[in-house]
Amino acid sequence: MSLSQAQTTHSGGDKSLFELIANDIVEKGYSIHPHALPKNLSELLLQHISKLSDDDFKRAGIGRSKDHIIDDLIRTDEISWITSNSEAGCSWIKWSESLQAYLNSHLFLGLFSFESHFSHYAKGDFYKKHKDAFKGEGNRVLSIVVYLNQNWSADDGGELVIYGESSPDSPVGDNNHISVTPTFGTVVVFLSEEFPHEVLPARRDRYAIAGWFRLNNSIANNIDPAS
Ligand SMILES: O=C(O)CCC(=O)C(=O)O
Ligand SMILES: [Fe+2]
Repeated sequence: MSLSQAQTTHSGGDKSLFELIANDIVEKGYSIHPHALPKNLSELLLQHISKLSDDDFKRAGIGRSKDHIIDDLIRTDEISWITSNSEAGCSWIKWSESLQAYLNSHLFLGLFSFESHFSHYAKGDFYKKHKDAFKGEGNRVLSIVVYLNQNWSADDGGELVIYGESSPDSPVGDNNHISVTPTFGTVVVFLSEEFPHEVLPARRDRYAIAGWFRLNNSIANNIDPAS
């Protein structure tokens, strides 16, 4: 697979954005749309983040539940899980659920639930190359990232780098990657098991939302375990 730089600047309604995302996922497995999140939603989310205190953010770990560890060599950002207890959280979850419903009805992905957090990368923070899910292990199917940084310039770093599969047949081999600048309202969606990705060190505060659409992983009476 080769990653193409082609990105669509979006100006239509949710429906046409959802359609573009669905088409991209089928064709390439990922979808990148600068300035695509509805403006009022991006602004509500930014306002909400600016009201959160340092105590609302916790160091992000790696691994799930009992295997959860903090590793300064892998990621240094802080996160705050999004709930529907705020107007912004509620609107974001509603928007994500309408994307989930659209993708389920058009691509039959069987997406069952959604979880997401705000993330804050302070100057110098990074998240090394990783996958959000592993084949046969996780139930994260689709990852979504949305950026909330106004006036972000190329010098500010903090790019999301998405890697394609490196195969001997690929004309670009290991260099097969695409960089996304974390500008306000940019929406990135990709298949969680398929694309390793990393966050390069940011040179100023960088705010984003990372979310995952999941399959139903409930076993007997055990509720789907939290991340
Ligand atoms: O903030 C980003 O660009 C991506 C974050 C990420 O990969 C993650 O939280 O798993
Ligand atoms: Fe990730």
